[in-house]
Amino acid sequence: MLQGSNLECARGDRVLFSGINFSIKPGELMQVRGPNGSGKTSLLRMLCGLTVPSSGEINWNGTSIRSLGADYFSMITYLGHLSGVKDDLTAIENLRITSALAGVAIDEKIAYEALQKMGLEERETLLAKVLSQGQKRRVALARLILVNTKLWILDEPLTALDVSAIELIKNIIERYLAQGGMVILTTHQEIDISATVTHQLYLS
Ligand SMILES: Nc1ncnc2c1ncn2[C@@H]1O[C@H](COP(=O)(O)OP(=O)(O)OP(=O)(O)O)[C@@H](O)[C@H]1O
Repeated sequence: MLQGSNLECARGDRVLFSGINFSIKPGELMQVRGPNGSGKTSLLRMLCGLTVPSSGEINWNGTSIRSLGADYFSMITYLGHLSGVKDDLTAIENLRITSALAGVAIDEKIAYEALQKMGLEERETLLAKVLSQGQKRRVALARLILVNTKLWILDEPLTALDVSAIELIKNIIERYLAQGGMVILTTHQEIDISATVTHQLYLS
């Protein structure tokens, strides 16, 4: 279980949000909503342990994520709102490298299959710089098919995706939740994902 208690985020002398409380358990989804600049990305980075809250605590099964350190990182998958795909690597190379960095070494065949599942047939060996924005996003999202982590933290995963890719990612997330995964995501788009429990966290 991931639990946030009384979280506050300050940027300079501005408090972006305060008094945020939530808990999320296996099989549950939390959607973080709010207007541009309300602090959604800042909150997600906090939940990944990339930034420290100006007050409050984040606990994983009762233990502070700061004290868990690398053990916590190995349990989560974070996809930032920029795709993180490197232009000078092919789709296959991007996927193999990001998977290896996440602790899952995959061979070319597995990477091909994951890219094909994401609708990238015949794009696999192209340099990412010639892919469209939506295709780059699909390469980044293909990682979700391969990782074996307990919590996904996804910042605007639907950006640049067309209707068929949104349906694909919805199915991938629903399958993961049904297997006991936990998902925290931000999106400006309406998406109807079924989960045992869906929490809505609104930042204003
Ligand atoms: N490192 C930083 N230093 C100072 N201000 C920052 C920093 N990072 C973010 N901010 C500010 O914090 C505010 C919240 O940014 P954040 O990216 O968390 O918002 P968001 O809700 O994700 O927005 P969007 O919907 O546009 O993606 C913005 O005003 C932003 O300029």
